[in-house]
Amino acid sequence: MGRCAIQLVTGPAGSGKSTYCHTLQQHCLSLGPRHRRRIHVINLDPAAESFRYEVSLDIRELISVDDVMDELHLGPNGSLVYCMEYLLENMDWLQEHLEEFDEDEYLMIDCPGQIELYTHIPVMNKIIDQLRMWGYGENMVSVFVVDATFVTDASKFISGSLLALSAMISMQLPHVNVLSKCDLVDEASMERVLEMESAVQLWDVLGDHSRRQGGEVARRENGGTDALSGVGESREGKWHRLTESICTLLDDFSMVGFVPLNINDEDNIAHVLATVDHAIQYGEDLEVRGADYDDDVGEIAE
Ligand SMILES: Nc1nc2c(ncn2[C@@H]2O[C@H](COP(=O)(O)OP(=O)(O)OP(=O)(O)O)[C@@H](O)[C@H]2O)c(=O)[nH]1
Ligand SMILES: [Mg+2]
Repeated sequence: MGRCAIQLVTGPAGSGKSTYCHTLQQHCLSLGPRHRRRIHVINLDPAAESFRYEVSLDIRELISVDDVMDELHLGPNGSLVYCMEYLLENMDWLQEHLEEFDEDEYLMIDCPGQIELYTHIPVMNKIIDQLRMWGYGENMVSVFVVDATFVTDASKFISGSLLALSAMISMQLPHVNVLSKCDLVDEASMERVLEMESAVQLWDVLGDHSRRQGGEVARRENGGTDALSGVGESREGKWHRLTESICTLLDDFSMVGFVPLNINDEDNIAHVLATVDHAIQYGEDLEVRGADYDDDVGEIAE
């Protein structure tokens, strides 16, 4: 039997994962009947407090961080790990509910953001392996949501990209980086960033900007003299080489490919969805949808 498509939505805390799920759900509801897709959102974050999407399945029905903290007196991180391990021991709960969805329905899984769940204690990887065993492997895509401000600051850009790379390596799925909160970033600087063809180039531009700002702060703090800049330079040279190597690595893995999301722009939301669809060839066998999306497919990180 065929399985429905699944988007696994991951990304750092507060990056906009739940808002992204809500935005796509609303967008699809607003499309005409020919293009409408029924998106079911599953909350897989046992620490979630509130979200605006209509939820079809919620891990908190099985176990929640609040309950574990109350009953086992663990801290928030220990409770989260406990909840995810509890889910692993009760995967039949997930399987039974997933089987309620038809092949032509579409799932988005709002995942917890803690990178430890993907790397140090790889529970998410075990969940993904299980989904593969249940036959969802062909139609699964990972969407990593990062805040747009991460591409407007050199050091945030490096750490955000490394997080995305780490998620990509650990999940081993078709992968799309979505840049959330673009409505909050100045359009001109965003366009300038999106024009960059490589991480090295982008970091050079952002680094230049940060260095200029850093230099100005140092000059101000030293009563207008340049006394600190000499000390800064040798340190900078060392970090410069390291950062340049990291950027080269990111380029080798095409990790600088990201799709900007402006939740106030329906065309832009359609473009993001088309990019994610393209990563798993979703809908390419459906004539109606294909005609509509062909022109609209953007860049993805492969
Ligand atoms: N303006 C704007 N605000 C956003 C956007 N995405 C998220 N936010 C805001 O950022 C905050 C965090 O958004 P969430 O969607 O809850 O982020 P999350 O990644 O699900 O957060 P956690 O589940 O706690 O890790 C909320 O206050 C949102 O309203 C966006 O695209 N534009
Ligand atoms: Mg959330």
